[in-house]
Amino acid sequence: MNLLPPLSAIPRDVAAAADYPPHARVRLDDNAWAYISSGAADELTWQDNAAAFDRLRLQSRVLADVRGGHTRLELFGQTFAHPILLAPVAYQKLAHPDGELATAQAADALDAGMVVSTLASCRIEHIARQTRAPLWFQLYPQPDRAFTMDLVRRAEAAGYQALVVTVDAPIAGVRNREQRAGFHLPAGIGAVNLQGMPATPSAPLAPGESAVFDRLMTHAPTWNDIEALRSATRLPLILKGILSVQDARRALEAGADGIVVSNHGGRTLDTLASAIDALPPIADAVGDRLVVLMDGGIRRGTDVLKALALGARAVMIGRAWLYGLAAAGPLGVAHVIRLLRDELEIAMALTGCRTLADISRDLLAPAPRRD
Ligand SMILES: Cc1cc2nc3c(=O)[nH]c(=O)nc-3n(C[C@H](O)[C@H](O)[C@H](O)COP(=O)(O)O)c2cc1C
Ligand SMILES: CC(C)CC(=O)C(=O)O
Repeated sequence: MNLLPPLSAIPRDVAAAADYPPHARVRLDDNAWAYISSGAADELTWQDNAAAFDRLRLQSRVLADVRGGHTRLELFGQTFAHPILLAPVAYQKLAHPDGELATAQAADALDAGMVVSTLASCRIEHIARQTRAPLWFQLYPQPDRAFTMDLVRRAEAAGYQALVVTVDAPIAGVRNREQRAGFHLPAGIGAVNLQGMPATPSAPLAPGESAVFDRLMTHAPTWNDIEALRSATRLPLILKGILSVQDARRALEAGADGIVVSNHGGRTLDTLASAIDALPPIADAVGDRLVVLMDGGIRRGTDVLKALALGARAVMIGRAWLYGLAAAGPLGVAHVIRLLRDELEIAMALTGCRTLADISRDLLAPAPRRD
């Protein structure tokens, strides 16, 4: 439950996306904060996602003529005004009473692609009616595969234009911060799009059985499910949560059209590599055959530029706009997108890039010698 109503105006001291978390913190109780602002276990991967961006240095390019520049791009035949998409985030009513409907309004106002979670706290059809921005549906395949296909059909019918299958979280990570706070979904907030799903019968664990291998993972999706989804939908198929060249190649073989290089914002397996460090070899291996996106740790327009320079076609942001949502509702989300987009354009101008096509690995300065 929110402690205070969301602000109806942008706080005066917010000049950058990273200024929002303290404003979000005072508006949320410990329960919601533990879910929104945490990572798995010791949170090393979460921290490293941002720290790895901070370690990279850019190379300026002066006196370039960038008049008439823009940030437009095409992904899967869809036009985007800029390469900053809103990552799927579950249960957004934890952050704001209007939840995903508020986020969708901001996406509409700022022309930002939005990816809606299977675990959204508003109905996917209702969200689709709130925005003209490109909408993608994030799928967590459910134990009942027929129910999963019903979800896909609902998304198609509601106008979602791509299917983002999250493959890195078949079970939740070790969320110690949530455990310490006793995190629970408050009454009235839940995965409304999963209502009516047949229950999966489950006997108590017998001695010697594992809760992971003999229960939770028995219904987890495999590559066979990806191949089945590929033949079941005409929507572009994107696998979210790829961190190795091997899995990126396997995604291509399974018929995926794109991947998101991601460690789920450090919320699944702690001590995984940072997403930006994982990106370059993957982009080199499959970037000419798959649309490569990335997320994790983006808080600045320069982070977006670095990700594009290292091979991503576009990026997704998660917590950055979620803090804006908690602090100031749709206005806060819109403000964060605007800040990042403005910062990206400034960074492009100062590195001599007129369009996204001008962004290349040359924009990264060589690592300084430390001897
Ligand atoms: C509170 C929260 C809920 C999330 N829920 C989902 C989800 O339902 N599905 C999913 O694929 N990823 C989910 N993610 C991961 C994001 O899509 C994204 O990968 C991550 O937040 C990117 O890192 P960043 O927060 O540093 O930008 C969630 C992230 C957060 C912070
Ligand atoms: C149930 C969780 C795995 C949902 C999620 O994606 C997240 O909280 O990061």
